[in-house]
Amino acid sequence: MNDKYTEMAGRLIVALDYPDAEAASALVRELEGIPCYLKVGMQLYYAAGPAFVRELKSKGYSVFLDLKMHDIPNTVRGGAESITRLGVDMFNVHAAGGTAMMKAALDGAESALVADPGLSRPVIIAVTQLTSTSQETLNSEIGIQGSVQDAVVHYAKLTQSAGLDGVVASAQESALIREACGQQFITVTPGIRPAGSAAGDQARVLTPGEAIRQGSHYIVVGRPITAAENPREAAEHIIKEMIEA
Ligand SMILES: O=C(O)c1cc(=O)[nH]c(=O)n1[C@@H]1O[C@H](COP(=O)(O)O)[C@@H](O)[C@H]1O
Repeated sequence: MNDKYTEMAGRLIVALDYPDAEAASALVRELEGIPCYLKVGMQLYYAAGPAFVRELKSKGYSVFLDLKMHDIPNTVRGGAESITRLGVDMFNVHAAGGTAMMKAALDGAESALVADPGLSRPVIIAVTQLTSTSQETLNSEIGIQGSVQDAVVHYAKLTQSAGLDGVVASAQESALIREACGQQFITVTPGIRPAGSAAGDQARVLTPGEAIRQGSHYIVVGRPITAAENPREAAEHIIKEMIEA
């Protein structure tokens, strides 16, 4: 395993979108030895809960807990405190919750760290516009006028001014976010589709290689790996494409 392989594998976040711990564990076993990040989202967390997150952490994985909190500041503060106590490496909120809500997420994480100084501060990011949202949906359904790119950059700036570490957006917007918020501001980009794979419900997609070229810090990949005939091979193929980008 060379340095470039380890670096790129660490920038691949595999979405464990499974109905239970058993199914998720089967994929984790299949990917064993690949130093990738793992994402636990709503489907798995609502079924398998904190115990499964702790299990992944005990195996040494970096874990992104994707619960997309979007609630009043007081509730998000409490949620962020509980999530931070779990020892995850990254979690998210919705930027649409506004500055007070995002600051409350930071406060909640800080409270957990004060209570247990052994914990490290997770990376806290905000979802801008979901990658399933198209230009058409944004304008005619959600009622936000202007381009998706402008809406994403607006939320990215808001997230940065609230003090969070980065955003979730499509890789199509990574370069614009970098331009607006600087290179250190983290971009986590789902909606990744290797050439020839089905977009499904994703509206704003990009290939793994193109995402890296656009400046994404992390790419999030679910079905192109989980639904592949050989998930390990699919993951290795994606890492190879990232290395060559
Ligand atoms: O926050 C996320 O992770 C997320 C935000 C977003 O805008 N779009 C998005 O697809 N995601 C997540 O990224 C993963 C993408 O999965 P696939 O479409 O199967 O590759 C899913 O687990 C989504 O919940």
